[in-house]
This record gives sequence, structure tokens and C-alpha cells, in this order.
Amino acid sequence: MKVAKFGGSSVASSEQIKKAGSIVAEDTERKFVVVSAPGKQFDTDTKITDRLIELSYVEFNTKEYKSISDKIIERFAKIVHELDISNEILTEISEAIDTAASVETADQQRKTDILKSIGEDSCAKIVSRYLNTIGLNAQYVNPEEAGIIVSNEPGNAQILPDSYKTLYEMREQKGIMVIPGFFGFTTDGKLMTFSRGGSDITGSIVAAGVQADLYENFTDVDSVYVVDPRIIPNPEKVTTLTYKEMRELSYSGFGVFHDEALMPAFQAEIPVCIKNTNNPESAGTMIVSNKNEESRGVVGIASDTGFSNLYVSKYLMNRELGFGRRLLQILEDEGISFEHAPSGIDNMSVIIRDDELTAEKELSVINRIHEELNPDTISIDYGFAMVMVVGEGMMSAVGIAEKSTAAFADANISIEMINQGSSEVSVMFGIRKDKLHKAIKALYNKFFN
Ligand SMILES: Nc1ncnc2c1ncn2[C@@H]1O[C@H](COP(=O)(O)OP(=O)(O)O)[C@@H](O)[C@H]1O
Ligand SMILES: N[C@@H](CC(=O)OP(=O)(O)O)C(=O)O
Repeated sequence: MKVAKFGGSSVASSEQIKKAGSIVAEDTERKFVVVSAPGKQFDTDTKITDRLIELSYVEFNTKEYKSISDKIIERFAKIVHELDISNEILTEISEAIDTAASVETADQQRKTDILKSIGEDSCAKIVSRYLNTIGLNAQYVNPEEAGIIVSNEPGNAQILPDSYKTLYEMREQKGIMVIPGFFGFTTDGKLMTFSRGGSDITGSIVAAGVQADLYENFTDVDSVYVVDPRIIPNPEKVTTLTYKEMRELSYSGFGVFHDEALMPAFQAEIPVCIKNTNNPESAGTMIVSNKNEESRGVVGIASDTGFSNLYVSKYLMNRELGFGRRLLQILEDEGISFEHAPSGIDNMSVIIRDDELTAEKELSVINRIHEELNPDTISIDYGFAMVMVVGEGMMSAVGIAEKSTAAFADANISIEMINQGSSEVSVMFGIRKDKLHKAIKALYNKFFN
């Protein structure tokens, strides 16, 4: 039994949905289908999810509201007409949007979540109806019926352990189940979405719940590549990755698979395969517990921008018991999570994502550090990019760090910080963001060309 998840690019138009339909039809093992909301059809297009988010912030029934909701309905209408299914579904979608948008609420996040979920929910209804028109026995299943239980964190829900029971029972049902991705329900019935890209998480939960033999994640690339193909055209493909490697890579910038989606599949030991809806014959990339092949050390180079460095120095910091803990406590008190915290004898850097830092929080953090830790210097430096060189084979390979630093040196790029995780699956380099593409090219040439 397989779970097939189709991402936004695979359901972006009627043409894409037809391809997804053929993929489901050609393998009777594909019994569970998870779908995203229609994504971009071309670079300048807007995802349905983004339109729904925008809609949640405008006043109900205004001109602006009408203009956005018309665009959403028009997009679904084109799909529905081209798939030749009954357009009753369009009234259903339009009513769902108006009902969610007209609610007067002080809880904006919840309102946004309910509107956001309509993209996936409508798409699952359309896809299940379409599968029936091509002779398959498919039914739409709401995540609440599927028992997908999540924490009470709008826009960033976490999966709860009870989520798998109902899904396991659904194995016995006849036909194909089409489940919308991206959201679940709290134990008291509130709808919550996962973070962006979270339909991958739903797919993984369903795969773990039904104890699938394989979780297939259909997207718009033939495989995971060793670097982001938007930075290096036609890079080398990766045939197999371990869960640990993929988690590091996706957390650090490989947007092809959500980093939080690995855990359910990993715990249930279900292999994941990243495949291309536009070229399903291509083998794709397998993500498994252990690779049987000899590893050459580095399997991928991921990168991301939008980081700041909070730098604190104090002479004899090394002798001041609890300095690091108190510094991190200040961040915790302000609700700021951090990414890395490399330290020296008399100094410590804390790498923070820019979106964690508002001007207000920043001021409060700086004031508290001054008052409570009495440092010699304190600064916040913006505009950092993090580059992550990843591979489980690093543990046994010699010279990965040396080869990486040589690549930076050859490209004349100054490394602002280095951090080797204790898992020895990755080495992180902090550089100025304007040097990122040059750095990725240099590393790619060093390790793969
Ligand atoms: N290392 C990588 N390998 C493959 N694709 C990558 C990588 N890094 C980033 N991507 C991007 O991820 C995209 C697929 O993810 P996404 O847009 O979320 O797809 P979907 O709409 O199917 O969910 C690809 O088109 C590609 O541009
Ligand atoms: N539609 C949601 C969830 C998702 O997973 O989308 P996609 O499959 O297009 O990455 C989003 O845009 O965040």
C-alpha cells in the first residue's frame, strides 16, 4: 500500500491534475492520496494559499475582498470546467470562503488558518470527484474524520501521537481516500494548519498511520539534487538519502520537502520517495534509514538567507558559570528561538532568523543583556546566509572541513563562523548573504564537479 502526496505544482491546473490522476490510476497500491492547494503554474503566478491568506486580512464584502475572492473562484472554476466535473463544487467553495471570512473575530490567526485550509480542502474534493470520472472509486476524507490531531498552534501546528489510530482503521475501507494536506484538528475540534509547505507533513502522517510500504511525494523535479537547482542549473541528482541527511538539508533550505515531514515516516520506518509528476518514470530520490551504498562524505549543500548574528563578548566569559544559559534564557523569555550558538573563550554568537526579531524584541534583548550580563561588547549583525554541507559519511571521511574552507578561500569569500553539529552529519558556515551564490558554486565544484 502506498501513500501518494501531490504538491501544489502537481495540482496547479487541470492538466497537472490529469497527470496526477493517471499516476494514481496506474498503480492499485496507491490507495491514499494527499493533495496540496493549487500552486504556481508559472513563476509570476500566485498560489491559492497566498490568495487565501491575503483575503483573511481584508474586510469582508468590500471591493478588495470581492476582487481577491473572485480570483480564487476563477482559478477553481477553470480547473473544474476543464476537468469536466459538476460546478456545484464552486458554490460550495465560495460559501466556505464567505462563511470563514465573514466571522467577526479577535483571533486573526485562527481566521487565517480556516481560510488557508480551504485551498487544500477544495482541491481534495475536486481531485476525488475527478478520479471518479476516470473510473476510480475515490472518496474525499476530511482530516477530522481521518483523526489527524494536532496541537493548538495556528499556522504552526504539531502532530500529536494520537493521530494514527483512525488512519490505521481506514486501511480496510474500499476505494481510494483523498485527504487534504496542510491541516488537522485539535482535540477540541479547532482547525489548525501546519507551517507553510505542510502538506508534506500530512502525507507523512497518513503514511505512518496506515503503515504504508512507501510514501511517494510527487513534485515538479526528477529528484532531490545535491544543491538547489535554482542556484546551479542541472546539478547532480541524489539517488538515496538517509532521514537524518534529508532533515538537515530540508531544514537548511532544500524546500523540496518539509523538514518536519520526516519524523512520522522515520518513526514508522516508511521509506519516502520524491518523484516528478511531470516525469513519473524517473526513479526519484529514496529517503531511508540506512544506505547500503558506500558514501563519499558529502551528499548535499543547502543554504538559506535571512539570519542575524547576536554577538556578545566579555573578558573571562569562560569562568562565568551560567553565562551561556542566562543569555539564551533572555532570548527564551522574549519568545525568540535560535538556530546555532557557536562560542569562543570570551565570546558567544547566537544565530537567529530575522523573522524572529522585531525592533521591539531586539531592544528589549539588548537592554537585558547589558543589565543582566554586563558584557564588554554586544552587537547584532544582519544579512547573513548559512551554508550547510551535509552527509552521514562525514563521520568517517577525512578533510571535509578542509575541502570546504578551501572552496571558500578559492572564491575569496570570508567565513564569518563555522559550526560542526555534534551529530557529525553537517558542517555549517556563516557568510555574508551577497556571497551566497558564489559560495554554493565553489562548494559544488569542489565536492561534485
Ligand atoms: N536540492 C533541491 N532539489 C530539488 N528541488 C529543490 C532543491 N532545493 C530547492 N528545490 C525546489 O523545490 C521545488 C519543489 O518544491 P515545492 O515548490 O514545494 O513543490 P510542490 O509544489 O510540489 O510542493 C523545486 O521546484 C525546486 O525548485
Ligand atoms: N499550500 C500550502 C501547503 C503546501 O504544502 O503547499 P506546497 O505543496 O505547494 O508546498 C502552502 O502553500 O504552504
